[in-house]
Amino acid sequence: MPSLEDELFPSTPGKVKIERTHNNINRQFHRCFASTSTMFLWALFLIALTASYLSFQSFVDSGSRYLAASWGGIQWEKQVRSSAQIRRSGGMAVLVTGAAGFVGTHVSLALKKRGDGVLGLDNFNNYYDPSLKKARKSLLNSHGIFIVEGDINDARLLAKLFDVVAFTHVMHLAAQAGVRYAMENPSSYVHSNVAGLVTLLEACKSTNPQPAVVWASSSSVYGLNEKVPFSESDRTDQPASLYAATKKAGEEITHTYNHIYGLSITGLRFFTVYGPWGRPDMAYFSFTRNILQGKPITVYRGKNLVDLARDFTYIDDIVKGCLGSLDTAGKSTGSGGKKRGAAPYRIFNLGNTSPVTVPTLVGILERHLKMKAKKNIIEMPGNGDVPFTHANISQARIQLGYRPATDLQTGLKKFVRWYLSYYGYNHGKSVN
Ligand SMILES: O=C(O)[C@H]1O[C@H](OP(=O)(O)OP(=O)(O)OC[C@H]2O[C@@H](n3ccc(=O)[nH]c3=O)[C@H](O)[C@@H]2O)[C@H](O)[C@@H](O)[C@H]1O
Repeated sequence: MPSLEDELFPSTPGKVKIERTHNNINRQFHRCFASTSTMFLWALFLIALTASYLSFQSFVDSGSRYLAASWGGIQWEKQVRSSAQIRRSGGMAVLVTGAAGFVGTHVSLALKKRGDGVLGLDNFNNYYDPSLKKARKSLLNSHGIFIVEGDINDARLLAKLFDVVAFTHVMHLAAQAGVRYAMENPSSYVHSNVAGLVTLLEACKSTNPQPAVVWASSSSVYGLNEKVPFSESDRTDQPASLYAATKKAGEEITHTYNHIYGLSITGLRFFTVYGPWGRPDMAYFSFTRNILQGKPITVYRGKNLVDLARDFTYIDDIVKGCLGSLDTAGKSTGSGGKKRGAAPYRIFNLGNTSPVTVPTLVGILERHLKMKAKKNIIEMPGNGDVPFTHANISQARIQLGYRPATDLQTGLKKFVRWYLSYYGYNHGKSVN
């Protein structure tokens, strides 16, 4: 029996089988039509299925977008405005990025306490225990400071915030911190300290009036500099870590925005800041945790058995330096993204001016904790660390009125007291 294909498309053109009856042709035609219509129905069904899948997918996408965007709406704007409301004459409205971070929390509280408007922004990433960040957030909330959960790379969010509030100042503290972690996760440093910084500066330069920007650079920019103490005019072109390199890049990037757009910029080179509500990744914090838990600590030592040293700086002193910087920051001059005149570009060391070795730090902690550390002393691995830091703060003293007042012994006593209370170690225990 000839196939349907044979019937309709004869192999030799012109040789149609004329002996076929009319009925036969009709039957074949119906069979063919029935099969084509089935195919047509199947095709329709498949198209409908694909369309409904796609619309379901877009519903899910827009739903998750909606859920992910934890900002926006009338109630949210009310909270943002109220938090940023200035409550003293001559006060400022400050956007604090990284507000749930260590320095961000302290600076936000100090600003709020003196009547400035403060709005926090933080992405609550999990570089270290996010529950500590949430606890800091609760502390800030209890003082009337609202924290927007979002990333400095989110240009839409930043535009919205500047739309809702005419910030006079931005205190930019959001960053990927930590010197040694840069070897583990290099892209996080580029994401926050370079790309995020640029996104933030773009928002600042586009808004009208432009805010003055004060931001956290780092003592690490001095890198392999051996001239002590470190002065702002010393060379900073030999970074020892990617962290340092991104902070140095930040200094160059902010300079560009100052030069092209007239943004007022103050960069602060913080020297190993410590204190209550601190960062668990830092040595004084992790040493305390390990000593209390009876676990060993690793103490790095430099070449030729030389102890490493840091110009450890207490958080309250850093806060004074930050507020002094905000108070003395000249105005940005640009508007509508255009520069109207020269604006200040400043960089200051905020250190303590008295370096202490890491073994001495451990000794102080042992005394305050009344416990001995199990020390594992090893040669400093090539992980981005520098052997010592030591700040010359004469510029900050002259221009900001910065005078650090807390030595390491006193500052660590306050830290240990906070640590024992926060983590629920015998509340009544006195700290020497
Ligand atoms: O001033 C800065 O700009 C930076 O300060 C801080 O970096 P650092 O000065 O390296 O502080 P931190 O880690 O506490 O190590 C302190 C000392 O302990 C040594 N150290 C560290 C860990 C360890 O397990 N053992 C050890 O001996 C270590 O070798 C070092 O000698 C901030 O983290 C950083 O974000 C940045 O702000």
